[in-house]
Amino acid sequence: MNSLGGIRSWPAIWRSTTATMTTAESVRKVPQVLTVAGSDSGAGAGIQADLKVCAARGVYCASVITAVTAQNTKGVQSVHLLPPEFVSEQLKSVLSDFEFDVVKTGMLPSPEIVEVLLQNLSDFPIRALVVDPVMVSTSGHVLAGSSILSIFRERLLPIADIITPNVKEASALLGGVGIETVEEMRSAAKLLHEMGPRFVLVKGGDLPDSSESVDVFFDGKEFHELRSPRITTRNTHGTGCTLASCIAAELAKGSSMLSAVKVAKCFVDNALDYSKDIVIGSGKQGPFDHFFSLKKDPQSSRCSGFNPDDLFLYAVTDSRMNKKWNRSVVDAVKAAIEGGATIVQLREKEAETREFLQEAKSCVDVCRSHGVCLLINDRVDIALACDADGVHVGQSDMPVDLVRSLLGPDKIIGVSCKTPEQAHQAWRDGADYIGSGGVFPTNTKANNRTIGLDGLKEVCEASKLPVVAIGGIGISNAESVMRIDASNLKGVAVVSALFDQECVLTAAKKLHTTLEESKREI
Ligand SMILES: Cc1ncc(COP(=O)(O)OP(=O)(O)O)c(N)n1
Ligand SMILES: Cc1nc(C(=O)O)sc1CCOP(=O)(O)O
Ligand SMILES: [Mg+2]
Repeated sequence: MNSLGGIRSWPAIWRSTTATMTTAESVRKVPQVLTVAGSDSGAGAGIQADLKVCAARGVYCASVITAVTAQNTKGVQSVHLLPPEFVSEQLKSVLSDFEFDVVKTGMLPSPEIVEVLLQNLSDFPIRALVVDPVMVSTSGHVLAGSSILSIFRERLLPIADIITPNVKEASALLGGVGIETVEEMRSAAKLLHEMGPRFVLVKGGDLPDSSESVDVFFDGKEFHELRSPRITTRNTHGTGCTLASCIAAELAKGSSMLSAVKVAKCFVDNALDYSKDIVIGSGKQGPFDHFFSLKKDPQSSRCSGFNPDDLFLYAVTDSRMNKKWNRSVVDAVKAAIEGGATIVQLREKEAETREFLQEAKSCVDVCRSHGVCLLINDRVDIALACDADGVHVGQSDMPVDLVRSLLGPDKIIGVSCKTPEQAHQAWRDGADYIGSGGVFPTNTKANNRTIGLDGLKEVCEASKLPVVAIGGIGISNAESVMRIDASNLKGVAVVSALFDQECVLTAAKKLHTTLEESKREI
């Protein structure tokens, strides 16, 4: 719905139960999704799955129910459509009250219900729309017949930011074309894109005889094939709803579309893998556990792909400081992570290439073993050579679009932005996040222009990407940074506050606590 195909604007504020609470102290920003879908009495799919995914991903989810199904692990026994007028009542109720970041649609069982959805979306403009064109349940029951095809094609798809059909749904939307190979999935994605959605994800889970689950993502220019090993399990009920809701949740948190899709695919794979042996119900197709991450070792299910929340406490190294305090970069990185750093950047301006590469390789090992991403400052060559998770570049370093073409779609790219224009460009070029500063004066980077808290806020408001603040930030002023009213400001990046200190571990712990406290107070 955005001309650039992403989330329109920020932020959404979740007003707590007392509607009169309006001061900065009494509101807490929470990303919000609205799901418009059918109820599954077995709770593996539909509204129930959507609510679970969003809760698991830390996103608030409201629900508008379009139909109630009598359904279990054996199949769908019966479907009761809600009157379109009542679907409309629900939509008006929540859309007039909440500020949703993303609306996600699932089962839309009649043209009349699609009509009331479209009417309400035009009365209450939303920021992004994820359309999962649910037509047939995993057990084979028709949930939306061919009567909805024309309104989907002509009116819903053109306003969608992303559509997520499986091959059967893609085929139905395209008038019954056969889709049996990845090549045919690509052609289908291209044809569906011509119907108007900004992005298309054709899910290949149903393709026959494949050891891999292959999904095809198309952004209008490029295709990405997202592959993962197929997990053999009976517990696949609700995978489509889960994937689409997870995309919506990640978008609501500020991810770019490709990142959101990758995280969602990884989330589904991890959930299926964790739940492959559980037995719920006696039928052929069981539900899986959306809350696996609460129960298993988080590092064993770490998703590839960028999680904007990782920007919370961003540790940026400095060779001079570590030399001054007589410690190696690897020891400094280890201590920062043990103290709570959530992402690390090696910014070793004085290191020789060979020495830098050696250090970078050791730091990659340390970071991987802790499930923390490691980025390299400026040096794309070093990042490639040590297989780092990504690169951070500035306005006079290698351009982001070129970095992206060298690193590929899977690596994280951050870019420094001091102005709204630079933030727009970062998004167009395919960056994953922006670093914005100097928020305060700093001695770490020579001749750095200070933009202040107001400049940071301006950049956050203009940015469709998550933002990390940088420059002169430490324990004494971190709270003032986190308090600017911008939901895409995800954290602070610091150099001297961690590395120009006697004990990196203690400094990191204290700063982490300060950030946690200021998050709670916002
Ligand atoms: C998270 C983060 N934000 C900004 C910068 C600055 O990058 P750049 O402008 O390229 O300056 P140098 O760090 O290369 O001096 C950063 N490194 N990290
Ligand atoms: C590396 C860097 N980039 C900045 C920017 O404004 O883009 S400020 C900065 C230095 C940050 O160091 P400290 O936390 O010690 O102030
Ligand atoms: Mg640089």
